[in-house]
Amino acid sequence: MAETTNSPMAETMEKPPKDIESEDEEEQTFESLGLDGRLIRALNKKKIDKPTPIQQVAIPLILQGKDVVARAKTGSGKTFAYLLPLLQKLFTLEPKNKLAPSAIVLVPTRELSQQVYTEVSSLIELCRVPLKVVQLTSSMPAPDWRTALAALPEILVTTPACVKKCLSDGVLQPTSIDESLEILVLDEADLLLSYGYEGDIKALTPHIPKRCQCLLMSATSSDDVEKLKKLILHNSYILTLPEVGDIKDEVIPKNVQQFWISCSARDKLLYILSLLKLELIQKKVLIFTNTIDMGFRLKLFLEKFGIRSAVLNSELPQNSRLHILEEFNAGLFDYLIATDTSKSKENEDNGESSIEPKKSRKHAKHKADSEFGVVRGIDFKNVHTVVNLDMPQSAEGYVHRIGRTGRAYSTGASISLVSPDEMTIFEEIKSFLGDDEKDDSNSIPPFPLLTKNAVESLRYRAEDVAKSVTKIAVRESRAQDLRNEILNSEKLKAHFEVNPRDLDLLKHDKALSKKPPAPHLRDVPDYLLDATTKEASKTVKLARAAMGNTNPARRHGFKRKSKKNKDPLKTFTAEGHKRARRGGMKREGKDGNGNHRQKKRKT
Ligand SMILES: Nc1ncnc2c1ncn2[C@@H]1O[C@H](COP(=O)(O)OP(=O)(O)OP(=O)(O)O)[C@@H](O)[C@H]1O
Repeated sequence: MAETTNSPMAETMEKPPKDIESEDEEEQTFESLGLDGRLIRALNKKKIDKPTPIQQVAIPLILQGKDVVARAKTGSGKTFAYLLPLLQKLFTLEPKNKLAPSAIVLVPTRELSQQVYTEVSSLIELCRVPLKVVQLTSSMPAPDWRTALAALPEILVTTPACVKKCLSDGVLQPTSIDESLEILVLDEADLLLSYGYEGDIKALTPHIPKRCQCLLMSATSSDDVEKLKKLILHNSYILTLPEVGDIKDEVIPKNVQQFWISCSARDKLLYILSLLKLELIQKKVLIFTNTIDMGFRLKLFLEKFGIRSAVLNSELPQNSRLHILEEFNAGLFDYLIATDTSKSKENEDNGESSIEPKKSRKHAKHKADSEFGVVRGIDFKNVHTVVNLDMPQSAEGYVHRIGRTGRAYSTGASISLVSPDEMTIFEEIKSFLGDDEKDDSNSIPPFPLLTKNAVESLRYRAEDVAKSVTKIAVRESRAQDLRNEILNSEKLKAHFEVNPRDLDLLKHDKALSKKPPAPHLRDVPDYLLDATTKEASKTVKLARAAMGNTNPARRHGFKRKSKKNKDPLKTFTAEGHKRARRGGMKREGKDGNGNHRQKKRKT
């Protein structure tokens, strides 16, 4: 479908945007979309039985061979929207002696590459079809690329930089790509250029054959997506969900309730402790910090109160990061503290960038990884609450953090702790989202369940403990954790090559401090709790039980549709049993209504 870059067809014939909302009127099923029975059965085994809106529109078009640009909000199921028709097309492809893959999926980060690879492998296994998929990363030695590609896989999942390297090292021949490539996918397209892949993509485009079907998936629209469209696609269907116009709806899933808490920077540890210790938020919880030190400070602080958590940041070795994600997704721990550092100048030489000199890469081996992508596109399973301990630097960053909850048909909540210094960015975020004081459904209200009294009851203990988490303690823990994880990483690598199913062996939420938490800090004594807080906590627990969230095994099952109304954030305020200022149901659209989540354990 696509022309090459120098085609005279470039920049022409863009089809008008499709109105997805109107197509969504009648209930679609995977059968009615024309999906192969094997894929439908595979989806059923994953407890997925109804296509999401973007899947409803994208799948038939992709099956028809159209080039598609799909823009849909975070967690809307874009991966299956392209993977399912891609696999179906490969099922029916004439077997030829192809020297290059028939399908290439380009993603911006190694984490995403692993995620997509796992998803494709699992579908292939469930469908019992003889298709092969490989994943290549720039950190692999060139002989490994050769070995992987010598198996003649039908699908290659990788980053643009890696493809360019394969081309320049002669591991992939341009003529083979020209003969073989049928489908090219640019996933998280809005991120590819910002990760510095423009040159790498340009190196590939002249070799993309005209018949190759090109798909571009993204969560937001940006100049970068436009640029890529011009570079790769020339006769595409543009799918936007929902239609441009309602900016807020465009970016934040309707099934996520957003709240904020005003507090001083100094009190942030006290507030997060109150939220967790008084059980006012639902698990699993993903907490964002802006610096790695703050992540460790929080971990050490919570540890003193008997709350175990794991940290995830760009400094950790890749194996460990992937493993932490696997364990969190599998429900082995409930609190993950993520530092979503953006690509910084000092890190640039440790990524997939193909121009990097070998020496600097070696030197930067354990420095922060510029290809690390905690926020964008990573599918954290069953996160109910996202907490911004530090506010993100941009509105876009906010959207992608919040997008880690409320994925597909599940519900979620977010709480931002906003200090006076962060009010400017908070205002920017609100205006980006179209926060409207007069329209309840468009605002970020204060979190209703945490009272001043409840916070003050914990102040003395929190401040006392916070003092003991000194800069030196943080630095030591950070170094120790890194040492542990490097060791883990080496062990993981060797061990998992032989025993790929033994991923449960290593725990990442281990205590960092040598002393166990003092018994009196583990539990909050009854006399410290006021009646309102007790009631709020009880309601949250009830809601958790009603939603099947009480234990990991249940968490991996379905949530009942009718139970969602029991979410206390929609029915309770700390002042009493008044309905919360912003009724969640009001915001629920057709798409956000179902409660059945897909919960799968990665193997
Ligand atoms: N039809 C469906 N029904 C239920 N769950 C689904 C469906 N399709 C996908 N999912 C699940 O929804 C979650 C989010 O999907 P996915 O990662 O594809 O979202 P996304 O749109 O790519 O999000 P992001 O923009 O953040 O990358 C995944 O866990 C996926 O397995």
